[in-house]
Amino acid sequence: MNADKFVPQHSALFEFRPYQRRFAKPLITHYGVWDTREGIILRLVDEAGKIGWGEIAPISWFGSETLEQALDFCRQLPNQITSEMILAIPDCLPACQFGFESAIARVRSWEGVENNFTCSGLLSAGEVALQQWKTLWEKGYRTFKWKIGVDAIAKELAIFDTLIHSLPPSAKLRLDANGGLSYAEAKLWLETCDNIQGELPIEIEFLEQPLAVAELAKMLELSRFYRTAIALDESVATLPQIISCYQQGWRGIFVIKPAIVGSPSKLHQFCQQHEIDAVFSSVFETEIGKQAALNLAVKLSRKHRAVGFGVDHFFAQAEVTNPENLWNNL
Ligand SMILES: O=C(O)CCC(=O)c1ccccc1C(=O)O
Ligand SMILES: [Mg+2]
Repeated sequence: MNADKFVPQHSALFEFRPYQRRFAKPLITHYGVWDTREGIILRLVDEAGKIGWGEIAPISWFGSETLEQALDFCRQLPNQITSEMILAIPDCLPACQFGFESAIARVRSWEGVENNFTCSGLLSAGEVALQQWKTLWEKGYRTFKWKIGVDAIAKELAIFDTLIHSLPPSAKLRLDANGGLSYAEAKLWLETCDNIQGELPIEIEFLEQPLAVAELAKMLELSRFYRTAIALDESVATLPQIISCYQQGWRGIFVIKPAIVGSPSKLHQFCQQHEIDAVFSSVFETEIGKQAALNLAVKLSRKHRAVGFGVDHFFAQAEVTNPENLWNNL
């Protein structure tokens, strides 16, 4: 006899609503300009009337499904869904896996995480960063991430020089190229960072995704040559990619964007088997996705690195933090 048959399944009524949130300052990266965050809020209600909130916040240019694919998936689901259906969501829909799995896991409780994480504040590409860090510093940020790989390298190196000489000594700086550097440019950045480490008190924590996803071998090579650490981001956007890079020998930093990584329980499993150096990072999700992402970070982060959730200043309106209100506004 199959005992599983007698284990009651979680089942819940399911509704979804798409949302759009405009950035006050568009995010400019190597890929171009991003000005509106679009996603889907999920609302599950179990037999006891308890609500579980979830969010699907894809970034297709990062390797997740598109918003349209996520919407199609939601539309074809029945309005009564089970945990079995959720665990069967295919790997080609990683943002859906995350949204549904975290929603059903939280049917029983909506608890905000006690947020005692140190947070990294995101700086826009270009000269704007030279003013922007000051406002963030006043808000308490001490770690910053600056977008590079957008302008000509000579111009960015000149701004970088001004930036590192104006940041207070206790600041930490991350650089994020979004895969936009050539091999020669990546070497120049790493050499420049290595040289600073002895000369200036400020710490260059890492260079994030210097090269394109296809260039893992080159990034492995660079990580052995320079003192400045390298973090993979686009290369490890989803769990199968994390596993593949790990198997190919990556032992540097892994940037994990929970909202697009896929199944939280499978990520949890992987992280228990392998002690990876992880940095948790936002995808400009709403408070619902953010809580689910930070819940995961609380369990999996080794706490020595700031989480990359200091992005609120990119939005025009203050975030609606109560899920019920957020839902009712859609
Ligand atoms: O990680 C952070 O500190 C902020 C988040 C961030 O940079 C980001 C946000 C959305 C999409 C891509 C990226 C990125 O890391 O490239
Ligand atoms: Mg990045």
